[in-house]
Amino acid sequence: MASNIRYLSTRGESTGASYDEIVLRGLASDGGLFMPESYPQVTAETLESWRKLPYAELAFEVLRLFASGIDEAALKEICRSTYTEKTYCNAREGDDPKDITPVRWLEDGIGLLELSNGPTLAFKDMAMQYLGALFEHLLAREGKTLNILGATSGDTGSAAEYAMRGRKGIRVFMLSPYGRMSDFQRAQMYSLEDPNIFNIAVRGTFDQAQDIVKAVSNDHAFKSAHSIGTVNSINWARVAAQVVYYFKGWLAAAEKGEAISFAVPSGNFGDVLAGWIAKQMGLPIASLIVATNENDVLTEFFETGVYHPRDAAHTYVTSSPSMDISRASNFERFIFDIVGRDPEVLKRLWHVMATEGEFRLTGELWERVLASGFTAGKSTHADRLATIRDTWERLGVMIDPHTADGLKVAREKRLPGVKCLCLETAQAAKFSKTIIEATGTVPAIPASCADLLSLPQRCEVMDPETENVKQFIDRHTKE
Ligand SMILES: Cc1ncc(COP(=O)(O)O)c(C=O)c1O
Ligand SMILES: N[C@@H](CCOP(=O)(O)O)C(=O)O
Repeated sequence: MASNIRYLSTRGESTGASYDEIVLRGLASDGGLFMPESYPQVTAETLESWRKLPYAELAFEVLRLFASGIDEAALKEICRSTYTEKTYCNAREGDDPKDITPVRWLEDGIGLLELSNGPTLAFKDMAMQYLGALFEHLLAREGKTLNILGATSGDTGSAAEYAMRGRKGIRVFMLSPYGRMSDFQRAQMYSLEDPNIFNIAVRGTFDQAQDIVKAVSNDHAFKSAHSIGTVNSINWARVAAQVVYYFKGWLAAAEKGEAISFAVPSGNFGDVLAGWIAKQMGLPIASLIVATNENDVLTEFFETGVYHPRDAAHTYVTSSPSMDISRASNFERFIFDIVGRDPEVLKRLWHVMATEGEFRLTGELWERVLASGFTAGKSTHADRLATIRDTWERLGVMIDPHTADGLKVAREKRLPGVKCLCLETAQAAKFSKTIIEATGTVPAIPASCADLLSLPQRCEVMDPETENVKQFIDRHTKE
C-alpha cells in the first residue's frame, strides 16, 4: 500500500479513514472537510533526489505519501496514464511539450508556473484528470457507481466533465451560476453530449451552488441512496493532487535549500491551500501571496483578521469570473491548522460567523496567521486590463484575467530578492472579451478547441434550491 496515513474531519469526526475511503465520501459526515492526521514530511535530501523526475513520477512520489488504501502499482499507473504529453498538449510557443507545467520567466525573478495546458485550458485539469482515473480505479475495485455533484464558477465544471466523460460507473451533475461565466467556459460545458454529463445552471452565484452541494452531501440518506460524490476541492484528493505542482515549480525554479514565493489567484482557496500543505511538508516556501479580484473577502482577512463572507447581492460579477466567490470552502482547512487543529474552536468560529456574519481573529491566533507566510492583495478590472496589456506589449506574453490578478499582486507583495512564481491558472483563450478590451488582439484558440463556440448547447436552468437539484438527480439516476 502507498501509505498508512489516516484522515480526520475539521469538525471533529475522527474516523481514522483512509485515502481510498475519503476520496469516495468527499465531505465528512459531520459536514467538515477531511484532513490528514499529520502532514507527511519531505527532507531536503529527498527533495533533491526528485529534481530530474518527469511530472508523472513526481506526482507518484508526492501522492503516495497521502494515498493510504491504494495499491502502489495502481497509483503509479494512474499517474503514468494521467500526466502525459498527449493530455497536456496545449503548451504555448516556446514551451517544451514534455514539460507538463513549464515555468516561463517574465522579469527580474518573477515567473509564470503554467498549469493550463490540459484539455480545458485551466489549472483544474491538473488534479481533475488524475481524479477521473482514480475514481474509475476505485469504483471498479469496489464494484460501485458514483454520482458526482459539483459546483463551478467556470473552470471546475468543464475540467470535471472532460475528465469524467465516458468513464464507467460515473455520472456528473454540475451546477453553474447562470449568466456569470465567459462564453468559452459555457460552451465547454454545455456543448457536451455525453449521456453521463448533466449541466444545471442555477439562477444565483457559485456560493449558492456550493451550498447546495454541501446540503445534498449532508443529507446522509440521500447521499447514500444516490451514491453522491464530489469533485470540488472540498474533496481532499483534489487538494493533494494540486500539492504536486508546487514541488514541480520549486524544483524548476529554486536552488538547493532556496526559499521562493508563490502568488496564487484565489477564489475557493483550494489552490493556495495546496501551497500551504506543500510548505507544511517541508518545501522551502518564503511566502504565499493570495490574489483576489473585487470579491476581496480573503484579502480583507489577511489584512485585518476579520473574516466576513459576503452574501449573493454583494458577490460581484467581474472580468475574472472564476474567482467570483465570497465563501471559500478551503479556508476552513487553513483555520483548522491555525487553531491548532482543535475542532471545538473551529466550530465556535463558524458559529459566530453564522450568527454575526463574521469572525475576527485576535491575540495568539492572529499572531499565527501573521507568522504563516501568507500575504494578500486585490486586483480590480482596471488593474487586470493594465497587467494583461503590459505583459502582452512589453513581454509578448498573453495572460488570462485571473493570472493577471495574480501577477499584479505578486509584483506588489513579493519579498525583495526572493524569486516568485505566479500560478498561471487559465489560458487567455477562455476570456477573449477581456483580452480584446485590454490588448485589441483576439487571443489564439488552441486547435483542440477551434469549433467550440459554434457547437449546439444544452443545460437545465433552475432556481438555487436544494430540493430542485435532488429531484433532478433522482429523476436522472433512475433512467
Ligand atoms: C482560472 C481560475 N483562477 C483561479 C481560481 C481560484 O482558485 P481557487 O478556487 O482554488 O482559489 C479559479 C477557480 O477556482 C479559476 O478557475
Ligand atoms: N473557480 C472554481 C470554483 C470551484 O473551485 P474548486 O477548486 O473548489 O472546484 C471553478 O472554476 O469552478
